[in-house]
Parts: sequence; C-alpha cells; structure tokens
Amino acid sequence: MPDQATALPLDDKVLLDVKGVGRRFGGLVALANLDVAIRPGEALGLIGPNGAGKTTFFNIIAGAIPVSSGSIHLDGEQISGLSPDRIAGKGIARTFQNIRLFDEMSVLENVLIGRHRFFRASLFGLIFRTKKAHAEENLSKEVARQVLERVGLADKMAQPARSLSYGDQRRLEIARALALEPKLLLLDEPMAGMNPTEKADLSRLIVELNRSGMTILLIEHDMKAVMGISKRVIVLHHGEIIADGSPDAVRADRTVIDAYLGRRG
Ligand SMILES: Nc1ncnc2c1ncn2[C@@H]1O[C@H](COP(=O)(O)OP(=O)(O)OP(=O)(O)O)[C@@H](O)[C@H]1O
Repeated sequence: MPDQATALPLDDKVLLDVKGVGRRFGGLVALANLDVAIRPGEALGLIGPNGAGKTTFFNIIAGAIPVSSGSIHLDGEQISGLSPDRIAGKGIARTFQNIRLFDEMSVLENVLIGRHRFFRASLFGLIFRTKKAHAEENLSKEVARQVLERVGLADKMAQPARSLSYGDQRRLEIARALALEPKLLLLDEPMAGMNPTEKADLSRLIVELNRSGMTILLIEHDMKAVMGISKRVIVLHHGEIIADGSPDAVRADRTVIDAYLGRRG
C-alpha cells in the first residue's frame, strides 16, 4: 500500500502528470489506465517483473510510442502526442537500456551531438556562422564541459567513446542526457551489465544529481541499487500499479512479493 508519510510531495507542484494513460499492443494491455504524479526533486524508482510495462511507460513519456488513451502533462503543458524531439526540447531527457553512443566520436562530441539535435540554430545561421549560431555553439561547449565534469569524465573529454570502460560509457550516456538541461531525467536500467564497484559509483552519482535538484525516474532491476537511490518506488505488474510508496513499504508489501514470486496472476 502507498506509504503516505514518505510518498508526500516535496511541494504541491506536479512536474509530470500522467493521467489515465493506457497502451495496447493489439489485444495486449501493456499499460492500464495509469495515474502517476511526479513532483519536482523526486527520485522515483519504477520496478516490476519482466514484461510489467516499465519500458513501455518510459517510451510513452518520451514520446517514442503514442498513448492509446489518457494524457501526459509536463509543467502543466500537454506533451502526449508530441514527437520525441519536441518532448526532449521541453525538458525530458533519457538514457537507453542498450548504450547508444557514437563509438568513433570523442566523449565531448558525443555530448555535443545530443545537444545540437535539440538546440540547433537555423540552417542559415550554421552556414553563414551568424552571431547567434556562434553563441549557441559556445554555450553548448560550456554546458558539455560542465556535465562531463559532473559525471567525472572531464579528463577523458578528447578520447573516442569506444576507449571508455563500460561503466564510463554509461556515465557518458547520462552526461549526454544532462546536456539537454532537462527538468526530468529518465534512466532505463543504468546498472545493467555493471560490476558491483561500477554500480556503487553510479548509484552515488545518481543520488548526487538528485540532491542537486534533478528530478529522476529510474527503471532498475538491481533492487539494492533502486531501493538505495529512490525515495519513492512504484511497482508495475501486468501494466497496473500494485504499490507506490517508500522503499521499505514496497519491500514489505505482500502483493509485491507475490508478484515477484509469480503468485499473482
Ligand atoms: N512493440 C510491441 N509490440 C507488442 N508487444 C509489446 C511491444 N512492446 C512491449 N510489448 C509487450 O508489452 C508488455 C510490456 O513490455 P515492457 O517491455 O514495457 O515490459 P518491461 O516491464 O519493461 O519488461 P523488462 O523488465 O523485461 O524490460 C510485454 O508483454 C511486452 O511483450
């Protein structure tokens, strides 16, 4: 059951308002009428057994797939129905389950390319090197340097992305998302494939980002990591929310335990 004490809003404002969102794939109901309100500054974990609908939920928020029903608002503005680029431009950045980097490009270029896609000056500006395009480029470089500093990759800025360790590649993905200066950061299984040391390091980084004010929605199968990072956890099962509360409340919830043990149909 929801733990009202810890699930209380940090303030009354809602950053992301998901109302009655459903998604079908043919006859399969992947998401059934979900209501989720995310408040500024939250670190919210999204868990659930395989096939529960977590990735579908992320894809819907990011605009990669459309809703079948319901609506999503960011800061009061409707974003459901917009393209992924428009949604990213409005302040939702994401990382992917599978690392998506440009291997031969430098660490800095990988961050810049993410930013350019959304904050590009007009084609005219780029060709004729207008003042505006120049200023935008300088700002992008400055932001890219700052986010690389923040994730601990500043000293590897000039290296090709392929030369980074697996853990650092995951950090680079996060840096690229942060370079969009998002209001909401969606992290899709960031610990996948990591060793325990890399997981601990990344957990620390995510907690630091949240402490500095970043609102985070995290899908993660590693229970220790997700429970350590999140202040609130939502559990999905067969496309429905079966629990929403503090990590402790969710861990002790009978319905959740049964769902993970396969006892709930
Ligand atoms: N494009 C699609 N076409 C048809 N069915 C889909 C599609 N995408 C997802 N599904 C189905 O929707 C349900 C939810 O899948 P989803 O990938 O969102 O679950 P998940 O919780 O992210 O699972 P996992 O933890 O394994 O990544 C599953 O039954 C899946 O087979």
